Amino acid sequence: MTAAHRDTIFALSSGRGRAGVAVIRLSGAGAGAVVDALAAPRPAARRVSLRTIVRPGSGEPLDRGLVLWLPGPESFTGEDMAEFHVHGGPAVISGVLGAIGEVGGMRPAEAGEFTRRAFENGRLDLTEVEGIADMIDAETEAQRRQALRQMEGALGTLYDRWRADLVAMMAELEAVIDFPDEGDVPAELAAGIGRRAADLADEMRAHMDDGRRGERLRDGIQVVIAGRPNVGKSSLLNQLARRDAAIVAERAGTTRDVIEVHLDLAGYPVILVDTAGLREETGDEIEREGMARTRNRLDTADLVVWVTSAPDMEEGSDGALSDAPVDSETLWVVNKSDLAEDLSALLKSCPGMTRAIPISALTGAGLDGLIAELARRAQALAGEGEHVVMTRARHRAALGECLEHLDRVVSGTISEPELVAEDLRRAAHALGRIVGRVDVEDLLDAIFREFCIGK
Ligand SMILES: Nc1nc2c(ncn2[C@@H]2O[C@H](COP(=O)(O)OP(=O)(O)OP(=O)(O)O)[C@@H](O)[C@H]2O)c(=O)[nH]1
Ligand SMILES: [K+]
Ligand SMILES: [Mg+2]
Repeated sequence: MTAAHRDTIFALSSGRGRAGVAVIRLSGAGAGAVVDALAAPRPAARRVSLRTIVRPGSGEPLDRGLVLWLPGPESFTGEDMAEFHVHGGPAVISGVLGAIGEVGGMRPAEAGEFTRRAFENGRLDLTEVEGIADMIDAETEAQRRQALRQMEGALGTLYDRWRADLVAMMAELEAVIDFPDEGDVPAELAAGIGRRAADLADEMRAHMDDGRRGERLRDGIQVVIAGRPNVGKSSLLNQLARRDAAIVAERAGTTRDVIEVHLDLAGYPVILVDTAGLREETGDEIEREGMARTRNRLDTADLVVWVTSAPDMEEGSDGALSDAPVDSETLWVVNKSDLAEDLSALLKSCPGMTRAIPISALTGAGLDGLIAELARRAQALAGEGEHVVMTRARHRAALGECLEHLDRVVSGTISEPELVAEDLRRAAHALGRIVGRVDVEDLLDAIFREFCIGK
């Protein structure tokens, strides 16, 4: 586990392909020897130095670049580290990687291995590790902000504080358990622990009752476009995506497969989903399958955009179906406003449609307003508040387990302190799993697999 007796690992940490600069990183006890062999003299610690980088055996120059010597334990991994910033061409990179490999005791890093060493050396907790993974994957501003908060330890700090509370309660109880002859558990102590457990449980519930904002922001907000056939759903998707992602045709029942495009809406990641139009009857087997897929997506949607069209409304249908999953949260859109004779009269004539947004996917009319409303909804669904939020299902599951034990402490009778202590211990253990303070070997592979090589 410690740096001393492990391999020294190396990898290209910047992206593949031609680039101005490529960064090659090393970590482990042999990092200093590599710097000596390829880029002598070894630069002062944590100072950027320009060096000619050579092949160790022959002394053949490979490139001229910046070299950093980052001795542990004050490094990212906690081990001795070095970085070579070389020109980002394939031959330079393979030349330098090959030269490093010639030094004894070196091996290419596995995916996520640098970060794993940082975790194993106590430089990061697991939520911070996840924050780094999210930072690398962040595609929008809001995702980046959330990842940064987690990477800097906001979530880990909160869970550590809760865990410390539980441990303190355990310690008080242990004292009673260790000296059972001194009579029953003092009523005062029992009441105190019950009250503190109840307060902690309340705080955890409030934290968990976050509308899945953090997970949504991380995974993307599922916005499903649905409605009757031919109202212009695919046309709308194409307009919002600014490309012809979906086939548009005059024939009703054009879309069968679910089509997804990823959008950045005011910093929020939105997965926009186009679906097959829904109608009561169809003889077409493929269309029926398409409609089944639509209903599946509607079940898991974060937001439903229900599209109807001005001509459909003029015909007397408000666009909804008897079993359509439309509710107060549904965003109503009236498309083909360009075909309406009197749009405002039409909207007024349909009760319940007064808040609908009229657009034309053909002319682009009303789209700005729709985009603004979508962005507003995205923020409501996934926006960051003042509180730090969990970002993964595994956080939620572990907190749920923690609460189960805590609730037993709250409702339980303190006359059996051993049982209460056991519940407190299990509650603390569940929290410990989130931050990686307890044995989490089974979890680690899953978490570090998310990383790329060189991180
Ligand atoms: N005039 C007008 N025509 C539109 C508008 N939006 C779409 N259309 C036309 O309406 C027809 C159907 O459009 P689609 O986008 O394929 O409609 P859809 O809802 O995806 O249809 P299905 O996939 O078959 O359910 C096409 O001929 C489009 O060109 C609009 O705003 N105004
Ligand atoms: K169509
Ligand atoms: Mg379509």
